[in-house]
Amino acid sequence: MSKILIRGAKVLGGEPQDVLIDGATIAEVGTGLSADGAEVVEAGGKVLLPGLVDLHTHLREPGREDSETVLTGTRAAASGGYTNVFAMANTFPVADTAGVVEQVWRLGRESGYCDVQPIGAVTVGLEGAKLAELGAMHESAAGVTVFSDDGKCVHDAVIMRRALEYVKAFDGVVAQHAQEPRLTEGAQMNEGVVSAELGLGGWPAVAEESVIARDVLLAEHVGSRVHICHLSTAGSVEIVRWAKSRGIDVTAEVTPHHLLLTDELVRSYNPVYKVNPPLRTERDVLALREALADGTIDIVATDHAPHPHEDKDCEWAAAAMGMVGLETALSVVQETMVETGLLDWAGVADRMSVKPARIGQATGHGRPVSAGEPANLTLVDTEYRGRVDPAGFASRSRNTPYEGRELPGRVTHTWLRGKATLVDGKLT
Ligand SMILES: NC(=O)N[C@@H](CC(=O)O)C(=O)O
Repeated sequence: MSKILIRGAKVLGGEPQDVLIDGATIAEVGTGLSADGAEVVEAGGKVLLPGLVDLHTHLREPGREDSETVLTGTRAAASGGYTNVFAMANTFPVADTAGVVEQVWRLGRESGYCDVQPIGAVTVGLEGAKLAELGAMHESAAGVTVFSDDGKCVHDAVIMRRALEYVKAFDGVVAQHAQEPRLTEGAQMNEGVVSAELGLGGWPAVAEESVIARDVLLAEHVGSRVHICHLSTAGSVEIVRWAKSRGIDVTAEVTPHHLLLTDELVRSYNPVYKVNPPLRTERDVLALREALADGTIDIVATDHAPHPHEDKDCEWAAAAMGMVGLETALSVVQETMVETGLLDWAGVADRMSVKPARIGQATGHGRPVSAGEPANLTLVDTEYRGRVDPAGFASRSRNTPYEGRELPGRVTHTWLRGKATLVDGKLT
């Protein structure tokens, strides 16, 4: 078994320490550890975090391998410092049966870059009408614990109630894409001043907030656990804050792009900014940052949504919604949360590794950086500043809103159970 000594790393942003990996496990953490028989990685004051966990990734396989595959998506994940990703169910065919989730799970195991935990659809074909085989997906080799119709909202209150009741049996969770469909028919962007000026169909905040309000009450009523995907409005934050104060078992995520970008960017008509939920206002962005800092929002999830250029390089109305995010997430969080003083690196580890692993029950991930734990780790050069160049992405798609933008921080190394998947910024 190989040994690796990571020398002088700021573990969770603290004082420099050495971390000795032996095989798949962290053997020792301390100062002045012996390098005997070990390959040495000089961390030189870089920050060492537990491997990141993404509760919301679109890997597109099966069916849309032109935009991403499990292999290219997990390579992108490793580049971004992730050791575990949850793959959304809106594939072709939809991941609504044990067969499809097992296929995705197997492809993840074969990739070797990052653990892949498939998310099962809540309803057959994401059509919202009939519950999918939740139990069979849970009992399959994939062991599904998170269910979501993401891309679509489970809008029928009775179906949502049944799903919440069903997953209780195995402590599963329903991850809701909160979007009232009637209120967002024909919507192209956030409803507000900019949409009025541009004459684009508006997507009101209430379309998200009304579903969240309903679902936290449903979760309370049935005594189940609900997770809210990609919160995007200040009002959504208020509802989740109220629900938590009432003791309702709700968790929530925010994407990096909703922490940084606003609907002012839509004035460019560049479809790279078209995303679901839409970019909102400065006020919303600031409320989301505060909520992530104070714990109202539990986690950062990328909503990595790769699309081929022909689906994005077209007029605004025809373009697909979504942005890639795995390879820039940590940098955006550094810029919006760390450099603003809202979170320290221990807080980042909590929001991007510990809590998402807990919500999704990702065994062996989101663990402390200490002896005896699985060596799922990522090393970050937080001093780095550079411009985002999508040509260097491992993802098959390039639809990033950050092209040419200067962002801080760069993941240099990632280890999955002691095996290096990224070394000096290069995939192994
Ligand atoms: N987040 C996005 O903008 N797109 C997602 C699905 C969706 O939520 O529409 C996708 O799968 O492309």
